[in-house]
Amino acid sequence: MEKVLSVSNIEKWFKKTKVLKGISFDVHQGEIMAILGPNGAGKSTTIRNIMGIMYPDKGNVTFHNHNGSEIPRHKIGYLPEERGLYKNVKVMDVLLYFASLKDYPKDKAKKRAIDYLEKLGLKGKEYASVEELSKGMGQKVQFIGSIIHEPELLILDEPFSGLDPVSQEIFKNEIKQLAKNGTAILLSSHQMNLVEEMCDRLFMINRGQKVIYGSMDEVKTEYANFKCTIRGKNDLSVLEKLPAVTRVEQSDDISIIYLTQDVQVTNWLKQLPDSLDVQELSVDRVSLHEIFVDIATDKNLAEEVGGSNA
Ligand SMILES: Nc1ncnc2c1ncn2[C@@H]1O[C@H](COP(=O)(O)OP(=O)(O)OP(=O)(O)O)[C@@H](O)[C@H]1O
Repeated sequence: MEKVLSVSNIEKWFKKTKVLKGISFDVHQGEIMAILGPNGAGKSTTIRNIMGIMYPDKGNVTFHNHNGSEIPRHKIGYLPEERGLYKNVKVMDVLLYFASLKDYPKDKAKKRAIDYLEKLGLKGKEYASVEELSKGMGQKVQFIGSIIHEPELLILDEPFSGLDPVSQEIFKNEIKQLAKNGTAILLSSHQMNLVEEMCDRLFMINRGQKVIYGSMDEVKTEYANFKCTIRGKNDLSVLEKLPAVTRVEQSDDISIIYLTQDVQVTNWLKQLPDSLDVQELSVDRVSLHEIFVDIATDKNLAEEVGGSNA
C-alpha cells in the first residue's frame, strides 16, 4: 500500500532535555499503525511534530511529497489528547465549523455529520448544545469532527480514554472501517487489548527511542515468547533451575514460568520433573500487554532493540 506519512529520524529537545532521539516510521494507506509507549515516552510529542504544532529540531516529517510547513494539513484529521469543544454551540454547528476549517463543502459535511451521529448513537443530538452532552458524547462529537472532511491520514491520540466498553467497541469498528476504506491511521493508545485486536503494525517507543517496530504478527513471533502457568505448590528455586527459563513469577500457588524464544514447547513439557506439583497447567504466548509492561518496567526487553522495518 502507498506510503502516506513518513517520519524520518526526528529529534526534539525541550530546553536541555532531548525527548525524541531519532524517531522513524511510516504509515501506509489503509493501515492502522499504533504508536505505543509508557507515560512520558514521547508519543504526543511525536504526534505534535507531525501535526506542525511544533517542528522537529532534526529530521523530517513527510506527507506524500510534502515536507514540514508545506504539508497540506486539511488532508489530515486529528483527535488530540486534550479534549475540548466550544460549550455554547450546537453539535451540528461545531461539526460544520470543523469542516469549514478544512475547506470541506458544507452540504457534504452536513450529510456526513448526520450519518456519523447516527452511527455513534447520537441521533437527534444535532441541535443539542455541546454543554448538554456527557463527556463520552462530547468525545464522539470530537471524533466526528476529526473525520468529517474525509482525511487521507487520521491521527488519534488516546481515542478510547473515558469511553465505556460499548462505546469503545463502536469506536474500534468505525476506525477499522475507515482503514478499510483507505484512510491511513496512526493511533496512540494504552489499551493493549484493543491495539492487539485492531492494529496492523506498531511502533513502540520508550524514553524517546524506538524499541519495537513491525507488523503485529512479526512482533508476536519475535517478542511474544511462551509462558507456562502452573497451579500447585512449587519451590521458586526449583522452577528457576528448569531449562530455557528467563524468569519465574510466583504468587500463592500460581507460578508463571517465562521461557526463552527458541524453546520447543512439547520437548520442554516432556522434561518437567515428576516431583512438580501440577494441579493445572497451561502454555500461552505472552500478550502485547505483557510485552509492553516488560519494556516499561525494564525487564528482559529493556535495552533498545532494533526491530524490523516492515
Ligand atoms: N511542552 C513541553 N515542555 C517541556 N517538556 C515537555 C513538553 N511536552 C512534553 N514534554 C516532556 O517530553 C516527554 C515526552 O512527553 P509526551 O507528552 O510526548 O509523552 P507521551 O508518550 O505522550 O506520554 P503520555 O502517555 O503520558 O501521554 C516527557 O518527559 C514530557 O515531560
